[in-house]
Amino acid sequence: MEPDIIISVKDLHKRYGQFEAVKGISFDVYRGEVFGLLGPNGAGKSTTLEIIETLRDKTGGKVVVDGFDLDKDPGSIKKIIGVQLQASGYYPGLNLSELIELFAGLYNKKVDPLELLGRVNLVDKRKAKFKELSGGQKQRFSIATTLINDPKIIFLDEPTTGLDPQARRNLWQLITSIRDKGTTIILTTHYMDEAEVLCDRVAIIDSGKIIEMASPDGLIDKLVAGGFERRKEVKKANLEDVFIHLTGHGLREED
Ligand SMILES: Nc1ncnc2c1ncn2[C@@H]1O[C@H](COP(=O)(O)OP(=O)(O)OP(=O)(O)O)[C@@H](O)[C@H]1O
Repeated sequence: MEPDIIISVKDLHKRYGQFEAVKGISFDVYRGEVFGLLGPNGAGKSTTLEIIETLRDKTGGKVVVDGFDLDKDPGSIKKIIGVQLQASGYYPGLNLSELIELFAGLYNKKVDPLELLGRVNLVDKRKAKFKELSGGQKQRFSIATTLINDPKIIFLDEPTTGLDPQARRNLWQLITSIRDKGTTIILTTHYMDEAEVLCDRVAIIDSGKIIEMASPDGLIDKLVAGGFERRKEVKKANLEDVFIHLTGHGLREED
């Protein structure tokens, strides 16, 4: 069966002055999957996301999102995607419920703030201000704001950077549950364990070019088939397992 393509990117180029940050990349994202863009600092991941999100102009190439051509109909793309707002967009005087009502008004949508906060486990914090939240809570709230317009696709740029292991695992569950409800997710991450757990497929970008694209399992199998072997014998647990075993799975911020 042909995959159902929701995002198609063909020969995408982006120049900042003389510098070419994205050098002709092409990839498809399938409806209902978690697709990861992986790559070192400066590889061009955020630039690529921001172009698809209609937030940044491209220099060349073609982008089609759910049938809408970015060049002809960016307005229709905006309506079906969920994008994380910059923290500066969170008016300091408003609490979480009020912020959601405000954003819903901007989208012209009727949203129940408590239901939405419930989805990201933040009902207890509904009267708190954004700045009073822990890092993990801030990320969960930011993901909640991407869901306000009931989008077909959400974009997450490094959703778990700076979080402790419990908060990261909690966000993995949240992202998986959003995918399981049928939303397509495209994310960037520097954490390979995260990509392995969360992503159905990944593209590895380096210096503005895609150098590999497949499922995490497929990429690992290909490396092993090429004769690669880890030098050290793999233990049955790692230090993160020790940490979680000692400190528990619960979210510390809820203590
Ligand atoms: N507004 C800009 N003006 C000039 N150069 C830029 C601009 N934004 C990004 N760049 C450059 O383009 C390249 C790609 O940046 P981008 O932020 O897309 O990378 P990234 O893969 O998301 O990196 P990171 O993992 O560090 O977030 C970098 O060399 C960066 O310095």
